[in-house]
Amino acid sequence: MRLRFSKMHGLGNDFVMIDAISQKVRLNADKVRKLADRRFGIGCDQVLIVEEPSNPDVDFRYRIYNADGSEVENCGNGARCFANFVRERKLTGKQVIKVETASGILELHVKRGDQVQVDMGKPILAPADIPFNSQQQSTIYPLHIDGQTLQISAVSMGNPHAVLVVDNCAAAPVERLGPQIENHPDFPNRVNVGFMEVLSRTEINLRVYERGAGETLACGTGACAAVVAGRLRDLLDSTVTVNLPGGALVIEWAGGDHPVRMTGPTAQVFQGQVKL
Ligand SMILES: N[C@H](CCC[C@H](N)C(=O)O)C(=O)O
Repeated sequence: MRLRFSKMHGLGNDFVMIDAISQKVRLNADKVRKLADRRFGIGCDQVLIVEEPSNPDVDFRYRIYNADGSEVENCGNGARCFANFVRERKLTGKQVIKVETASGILELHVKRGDQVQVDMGKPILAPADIPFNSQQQSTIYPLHIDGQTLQISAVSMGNPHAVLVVDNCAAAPVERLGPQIENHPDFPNRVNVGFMEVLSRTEINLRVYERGAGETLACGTGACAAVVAGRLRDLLDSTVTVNLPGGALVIEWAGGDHPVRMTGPTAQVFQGQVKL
C-alpha cells in the first residue's frame, strides 16, 4: 500500500497526517508503529487519520493512534493540525470545522495565520468515566508509587490525565515517575501524566509524559487537563498561558460545564509518500 501523508506538528508534538478520504487506507497497530518509528519509519508521536464522518452533522471523523499503535480518544495539538490539513488539501473551505473522535465532537475554529482555536468540550471528572479507581470524586487523590504517596488530580478530556503540581518543571522526575504513573493499576486504560509548575494565576510551565508516546514537546489535552486541575485547586484564573517545552498554548475554562478552549499554532513540515 502506498500512502500520501503530511508531516505536521503543534509546538513540536509531531504527527503523520493521512487523508483516508481521497485514498484507501488500511492500518493496524503494527503499521502505525512502523510509521511512527523515528529510525525505520517517518517518525512521530501520533498518526492522525482523516475519514468520512459516521455522524451526518459533522464534517469529518478524526482517528488518532499513539506511536505505540494504541488508538486513543483525543489529541488537542493534532486537532489544530487537522483543521489546516483538510483546508490545505481542499477537503473543506470552512472556517469552523466539526470533527468526531472516539470521545465526542470537537469544533475547530481556523484563525488568522497558523492559529487554530479548538472547543475541546467539557472536562470529565467522575472517576468511573476517566477511568480512575476511586470510591469518590475529589480534587486531589493520593497515588501510591515506589513507596511514596503522590497527590494527583485526575481529569479526562476524552483521554485520561493525571496532573501533579511541582515546584520546578525543569527538574521534575518526568522520566522516572512518568512511566510508573502511566502504567499505574489505578488507571485501567493507562494515563497521560502532566507535571505543572504554577508561575501565577494566569501562567504555568508544563511537561507531559504521554500515554503511548513518552515525553512530548507539547500536549494539547494535557494543557487543558492541567488548567482544569489548577482551577479546581483554586490556583488559576479562567485564561491561562501554558508554557510547554515546544512553546505556549492559551487555555480558557470558565469552570463547571463550560467547554475548555485551546488556542495555538500548527505547522506543516513536509509532504511525502510512504510504502507500507
Ligand atoms: N497520548 C495521548 C494522545 C495524544 C494527546 C496529545 N498529543 C495532545 O495534543 O492532546 C493519549 O494516549 O491519550
